[in-house]
Amino acid sequence: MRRTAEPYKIKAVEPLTMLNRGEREEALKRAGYNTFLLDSEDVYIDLLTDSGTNAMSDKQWGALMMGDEAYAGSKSWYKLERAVQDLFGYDYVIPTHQGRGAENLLSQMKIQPGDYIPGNMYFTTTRAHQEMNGGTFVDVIIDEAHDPSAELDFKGNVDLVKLEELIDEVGADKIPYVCVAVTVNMAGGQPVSLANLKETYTLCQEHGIDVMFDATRCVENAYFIQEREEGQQNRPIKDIVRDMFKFSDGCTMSGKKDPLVNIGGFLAMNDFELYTRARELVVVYEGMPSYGGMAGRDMEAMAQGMYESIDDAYIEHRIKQVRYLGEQLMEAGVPVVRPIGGHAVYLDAKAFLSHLDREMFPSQSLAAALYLDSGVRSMERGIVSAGRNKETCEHNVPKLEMVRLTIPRRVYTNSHMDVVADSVINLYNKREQIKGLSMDYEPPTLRFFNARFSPLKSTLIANEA
Ligand SMILES: Cc1ncc(COP(=O)(O)O)c(C=O)c1O
Ligand SMILES: N[C@@H](Cc1ccc(O)cc1)C(=O)O
Repeated sequence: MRRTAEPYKIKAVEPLTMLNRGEREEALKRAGYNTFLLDSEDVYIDLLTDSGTNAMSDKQWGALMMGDEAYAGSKSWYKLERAVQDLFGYDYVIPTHQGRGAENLLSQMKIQPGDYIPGNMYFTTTRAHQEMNGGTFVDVIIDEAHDPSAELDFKGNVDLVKLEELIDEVGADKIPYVCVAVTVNMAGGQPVSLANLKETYTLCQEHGIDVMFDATRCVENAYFIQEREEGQQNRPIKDIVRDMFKFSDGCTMSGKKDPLVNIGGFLAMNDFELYTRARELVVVYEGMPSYGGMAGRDMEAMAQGMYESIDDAYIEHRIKQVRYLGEQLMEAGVPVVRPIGGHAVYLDAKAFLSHLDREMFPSQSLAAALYLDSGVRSMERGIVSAGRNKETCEHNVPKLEMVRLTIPRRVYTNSHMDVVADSVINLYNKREQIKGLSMDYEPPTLRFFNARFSPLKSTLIANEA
């Protein structure tokens, strides 16, 4: 088989350094065993997130100089607006500083106390905004999405039976919209098929319910459609993206992921009345409707990045780099969420550390152990991320208990992936030695960001030299 390489060459580099083991131990202690609290200087390969960590192209860096920093009516805004309209087909766009700014506006405008918001698995910030506005998130993803070993092409699909049952039970007037994430972050970066998007949209239309996409990783989703869905193989990614969005009434977007920038986002829709309200609200939370929390240069870079993201060669390499890491781990027998998703490889921490109870925070422990082993930073995506139940105050115990190795776009080479694979495999071979953690400090909302832990026994990895 002929091998392929990165579809770009490197023009600027940022040196990496690695602390020694003793220094990593100290850094981890200072961070309360929470990888979110590590200083980036203490990290060797940073796989915490693919959010805002993208490398920009020469064209994007050039575009920064073209930013129109006018307070109102910036021409950079019109460029971004046109890009969104062109690529996604929506009529109206409201800029926001990042994805959660758009989630805030959408949730405030559409959700009334007592409403239900179905979605294909929760996302932390999305659900937080829904709940802060008195809504209740209802998971309507297919059951297989909660099973790390279920091999399905479109594991992010909406379960139409679950959705219809909810509509029957609570009534369409209690459902302001359905939130469909493409791809599904918390399921392992799993895609939704075009057919499922169509069916979901049709069902919602029958009941007069809007469909709002969480479009954050929509280009990655389009790649999986091109690769896996019948009849889509020879179509350009741009056309598939456009087709996906036909099955929605609007979207929230974090520009920090697929649009290939470090900050930015937007809310888009076809409904003029909703757009008018959003223009009123955006000035309270983000800024003028012609910048919404972004500098003119950010909007230039994002408009350019959006076009680069739909380049077929770029997106193929992107998905295949993530898969390259995942396949090395699978070959070594490391339990990972299957199939490998779009933005990250997810370790199945429940299977990896089967000797730890859920309340010993296996994913948090594994993320800490990985940092200790090699300076690789990953993210807990399990019981800590899931927070507590609003009513019972018990931990939400999600079926998936995972550590996410998230690959920033255009930042690392496959050699970095090899180093990460070696470290994970090394840990897997001595997994019984990894101890659990206890939580010493627990913030009331989105606790995973700032929580602090300590090892249950005196060291995180027993018998470690
Ligand atoms: C699926 C998904 N939706 C929404 C968001 C929110 O975006 P942002 O980080 O730009 O606020 C993120 C990341 O945070 C995400 O991964
Ligand atoms: N959306 C980003 C940043 C983020 C991380 C964790 C969160 O729970 C919320 C936001 C990500 O998925 O990496």
